[in-house]
Amino acid sequence: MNKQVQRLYEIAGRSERRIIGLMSGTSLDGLDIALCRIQGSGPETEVEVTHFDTIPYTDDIKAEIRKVFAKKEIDFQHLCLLNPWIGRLHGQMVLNCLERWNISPDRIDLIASHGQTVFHAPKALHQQDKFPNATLQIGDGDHVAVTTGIITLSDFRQKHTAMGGEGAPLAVYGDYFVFSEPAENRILLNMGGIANFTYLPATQDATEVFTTDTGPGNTLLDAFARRFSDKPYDEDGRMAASGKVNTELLKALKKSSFFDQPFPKTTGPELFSLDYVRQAQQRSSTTSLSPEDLMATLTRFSAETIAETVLQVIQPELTYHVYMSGGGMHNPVLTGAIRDLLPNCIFGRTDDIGISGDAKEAVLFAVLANEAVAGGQTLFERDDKKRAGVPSITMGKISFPR
Ligand SMILES: Nc1ncnc2c1ncn2[C@@H]1O[C@H](COP(=O)(O)OP(=O)(O)OP(=O)(O)O)[C@@H](O)[C@H]1O
Ligand SMILES: CC(=O)N[C@H]1[C@@H]2OC[C@@H](O2)[C@@H](O)[C@@H]1O[C@H](C)C(=O)O
Repeated sequence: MNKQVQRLYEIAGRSERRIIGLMSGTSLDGLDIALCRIQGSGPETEVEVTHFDTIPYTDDIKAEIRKVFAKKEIDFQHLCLLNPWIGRLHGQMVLNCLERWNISPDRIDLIASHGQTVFHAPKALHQQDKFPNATLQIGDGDHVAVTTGIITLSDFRQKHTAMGGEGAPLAVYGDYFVFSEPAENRILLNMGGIANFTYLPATQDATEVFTTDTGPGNTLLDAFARRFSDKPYDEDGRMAASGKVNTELLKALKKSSFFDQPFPKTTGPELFSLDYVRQAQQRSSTTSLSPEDLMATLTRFSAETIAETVLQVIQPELTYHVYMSGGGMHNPVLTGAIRDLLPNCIFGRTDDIGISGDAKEAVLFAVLANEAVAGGQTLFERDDKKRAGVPSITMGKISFPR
């Protein structure tokens, strides 16, 4: 047997694996690195995050990625160069972290690398019949594996699109295994660049479980923060708090066919961009709004679209616990509005149920890698396909260090 395959086989047979999950999301703030100790698989999965850090992207890294990020027309050579460059950068960031944590790389079983999403094009966005749902993450796994010497699983989203999905959200797979709880109806709300949630009913009926994007989380807030200030985001929602929501603009912002699409659906900064806001401003004759009012309105836009999507799922007579994660949970204007709009929900953070809200997405990919090598149970079948859209699949491609 090939020695690399033999090592993987041996890792798959263990009762416990040490897996590093890597996530760099649409906010381009940096690389989240979560070292997880994972026991079991499927619904028996138990995760302990032993170490976590976010390595901020330098201005140079952000600028290089922004040359192609969510853009329809790009310099193709640049995309080609970025693919190995990001893989190596991520690999080096892992090595630096391990050194700081005083852990030798040979004590790590696997890396689960999401890569950097550069374009996300579900059919609803590209609207070209002959092409399937498509999504592209770069930062090739071979470069991560060779740089670190650690077997790496990467490119998790392609299998989901190959099986008819939109390539996202994948959160449901990890959420169901890690956070299902018979005592509570749970909504796991992640507010990154884009917001999404997973619904986990107290019944633990896998056919009721589903996940969907809701629309923008921080992406528009960050885009305007960068335009109006030298900050990457509206820290603690201060700018939004000092402005007033403009209802005409808010109405115009909410007029996208995305909000009428059935679940599950996904989106990205390809749709929710500066141009999207400019067009809504033109339609609502609000082009001269102050930066503060604009920020207040965009924050309200994220909050209302998140809350309205949640309201489509919950039944008024039941109690729901909403556990927040992602950078948006640190924005009190955003979270305050969502709480007001969902008075019957009890709010917390995923930290309250065992996983830091900042680490959650990186942990998800570690769980997906764990499933790929040691799991693989069928759980999510539902006949009417109305919501579930979460077939049982093994995701991730394997890269060996040599
Ligand atoms: N103190 C804070 N006040 C306001 N916003 C904050 C704060 N801290 C973080 N954020 C927001 O969180 C964002 C980062 O969130 P996160 O890392 O979850 O996004 P991501 O993983 O890149 O996105 P996605 O989940 O869409 O891929 C920042 O860009 C910022 O908008
Ligand atoms: C294409 C892509 O990278 N989508 C991300 C993004 O960030 C949040 C939302 O949009 C979600 O759909 C997804 O990530 C999470 C981890 C997911 O797949 O569940």
